[in-house]
Amino acid sequence: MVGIQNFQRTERSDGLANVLAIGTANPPNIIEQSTFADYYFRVTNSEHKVELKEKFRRVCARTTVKKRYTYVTEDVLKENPNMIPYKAPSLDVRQEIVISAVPNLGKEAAEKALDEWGRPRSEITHLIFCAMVGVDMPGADYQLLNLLNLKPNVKRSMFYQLGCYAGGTVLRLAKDIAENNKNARILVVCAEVMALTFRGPEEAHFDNLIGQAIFGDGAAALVIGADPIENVEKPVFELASASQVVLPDSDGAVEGHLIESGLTFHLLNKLPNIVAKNLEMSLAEVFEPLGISDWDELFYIVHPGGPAILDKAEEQLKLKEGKLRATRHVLSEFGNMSSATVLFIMDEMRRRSAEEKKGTTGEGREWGVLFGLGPGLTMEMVMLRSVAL
Ligand SMILES: CC(=O)CC(=O)SCCNC(=O)CCNC(=O)[C@H](O)C(C)(C)COP(=O)(O)OP(=O)(O)OC[C@H]1O[C@@H](n2cnc3c(N)ncnc32)[C@H](O)[C@@H]1OP(=O)(O)O
Repeated sequence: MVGIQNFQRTERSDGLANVLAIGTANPPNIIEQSTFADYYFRVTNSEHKVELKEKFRRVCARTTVKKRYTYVTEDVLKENPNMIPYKAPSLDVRQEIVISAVPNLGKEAAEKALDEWGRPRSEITHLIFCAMVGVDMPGADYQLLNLLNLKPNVKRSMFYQLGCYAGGTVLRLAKDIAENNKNARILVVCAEVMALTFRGPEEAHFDNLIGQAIFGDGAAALVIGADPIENVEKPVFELASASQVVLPDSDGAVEGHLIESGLTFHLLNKLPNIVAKNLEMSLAEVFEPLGISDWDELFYIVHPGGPAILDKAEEQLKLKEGKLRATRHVLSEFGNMSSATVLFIMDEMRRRSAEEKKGTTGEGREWGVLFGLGPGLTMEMVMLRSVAL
């Protein structure tokens, strides 16, 4: 008889986890930022709020966002007028949209990542799915398993409502799984749909308007695994280390509450300062042992909560202009897509690095860092090592 002491131990990988492929997707409807203030105040029947609209127009222009993507079109609002007031019971209709949109958008991104990876999808052993909205049973992870025709014994983990830091969380968890389960291949999907947070303007809640001006829909998927098979799998970045921390004195800086009228969010305007103040200490802890203390030597993927966060981060770290180019590009082309955003930036960075023949997937640098930032304030920090091109 097999004694409990004889259970086979799981073999660990030899090397560290790598990102092996990346795919992204967005819904087809585009929000043009230059006309969004007019559009938003018209479709929410709020044109009489003239001063608020002018302030909103100014903020929209300062977001540096050019366009974003959304499931919430004017037709959707006409069919579901309760999504318009700042607070009206509307959870049922919002849920109906996102319960289908989240796994389907995730599927589109995952198909692209699986195609790039190139191995049969029957070799996916784990699935990590992360979404701010769409809580349901069985969850979006289960729906995706069926949509992609993955094996029923894929080991799934579903994370709802973590918020914007979760692009880092999924990397940290995938790294742990890949390195502790030899030959594991993890499909990671972050799918973010803002249909639970769209709502009309109210003077007393300007933080809501900041969100309306910045957030967009998007999904990103990665395949992650250790010990890549030579000539079959092509690593993009190595995940060298990963950590999570709650930033000091940040209580209440970002919150989200799921109520009858959907997911409301709350931002304090000191948020950019809190983030910037804490970046350097975290970088020093990880990179000084490697002999790196000039922060320009790294490449950066920073969750772009808003441009103020990026400006303050650049200032605090004394970064040369252009170090946050990939981050700013994604913010401008897609807005803040919560957890998916840092994965879009990863894709943009490796793509642009190859196009411009930079020598490595990290803009010619060897070491880099990815920051996920969100409710808590929680900061996920992932140390990345680029791959030679
Ligand atoms: C990072 C995370 O934790 C997770 C997330 O992604 S959540 C989203 C986080 N994003 C943010 O918090 C946005 C950060 N802010 C920004 O990038 C910039 O402030 C902005 C683009 C929104 C506006 O740029 P700006 O016009 O140059 O900024 P600023 O002059 O400071 O603010 C404009 C107005 O908005 C108000 N405002 C800014 N942040 C606010 C907030 N959180 N709540 C309420 N009002 C706010 C300001 O008080 C100011 O109002 P007045 O004109 O009446 O003085």
